[in-house]
Amino acid sequence: MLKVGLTGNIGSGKTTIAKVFELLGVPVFYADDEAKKVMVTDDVLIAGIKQAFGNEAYRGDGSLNRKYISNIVFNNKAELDKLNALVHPAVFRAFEQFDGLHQAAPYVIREAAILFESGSYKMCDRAIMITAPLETRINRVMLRDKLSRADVESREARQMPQDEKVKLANDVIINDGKQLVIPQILRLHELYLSLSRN
Ligand SMILES: CC(C)(COP(=O)(O)OP(=O)(O)OC[C@H]1O[C@@H](n2cnc3c(N)ncnc32)[C@H](O)[C@@H]1O)[C@@H](O)C(=O)NCCC(=O)NCCS
Ligand SMILES: Nc1ncnc2c1ncn2[C@@H]1O[C@H](COP(=O)(O)OP(=O)(O)OP(=O)(O)O)[C@@H](O)[C@H]1O
Repeated sequence: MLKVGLTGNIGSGKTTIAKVFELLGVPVFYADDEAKKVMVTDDVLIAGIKQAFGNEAYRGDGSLNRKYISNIVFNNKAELDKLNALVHPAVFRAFEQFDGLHQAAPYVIREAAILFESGSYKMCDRAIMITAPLETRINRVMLRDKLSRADVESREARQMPQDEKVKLANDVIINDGKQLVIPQILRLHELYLSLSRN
């Protein structure tokens, strides 16, 4: 079974494109969703996050105070590194479990915002990078999340530049709103199916 990482900077269209692969029958692991899940279910992790960032990291009902944490980590690299070090081991474990469940599939996709930054692309056989111009991505996220331009830019600033990731990727999908995306996805799907047969 082939493991394919799928990434792209903020607003590039990772989730949208991952859903199309799902429609083609490909199992997709959403690392960002899994991170949010373990952050509210893993008691050791919850205690570690409270210790590192204060009890305000969680609301009274036990849900994650994303706004509070975002304000800390997206404005300070050391704080983000601290959060990553706490959360990522639990996400890696979940990915291994997911892999185990889908051994019969020709290939699986690991969708992750920070596939390259976290080094987890090394656990994959191939990596897809989704690209779109910065201005397009900023506008998409401002619209989707009702965030300010400055909020989106601070998240982008915490990510490796798009051009550098393109160099590390095996495959690229251009999702600039102009080029057709579905044919690019189908071409890669065929490629991965043929690679998985070899
Ligand atoms: C800080 C948190 C609570 C903010 O949640 P929120 O729902 O507001 O934002 P969301 O998760 O959708 O992230 C917004 C964007 O920020 C970027 N981003 C998220 N995590 C990271 C990170 N660790 N490093 C760099 N950029 C990141 C991504 O482009 C993402 O699309 C959340 O992002 C988080 O818990 N991040 C740490 C865990 C993590 O590393 N997740 C990603 C991969 S496992
Ligand atoms: N080709 C496109 N044309 C128009 N809108 C698009 C296109 N691709 C994605 N979008 C929209 O842009 C927004 C961002 O897409 P999506 O959520 O898939 O990106 P993402 O890379 O997963 O984002 P993030 O890194 O913030 O989690 C969504 O509202 C989505 O509907």
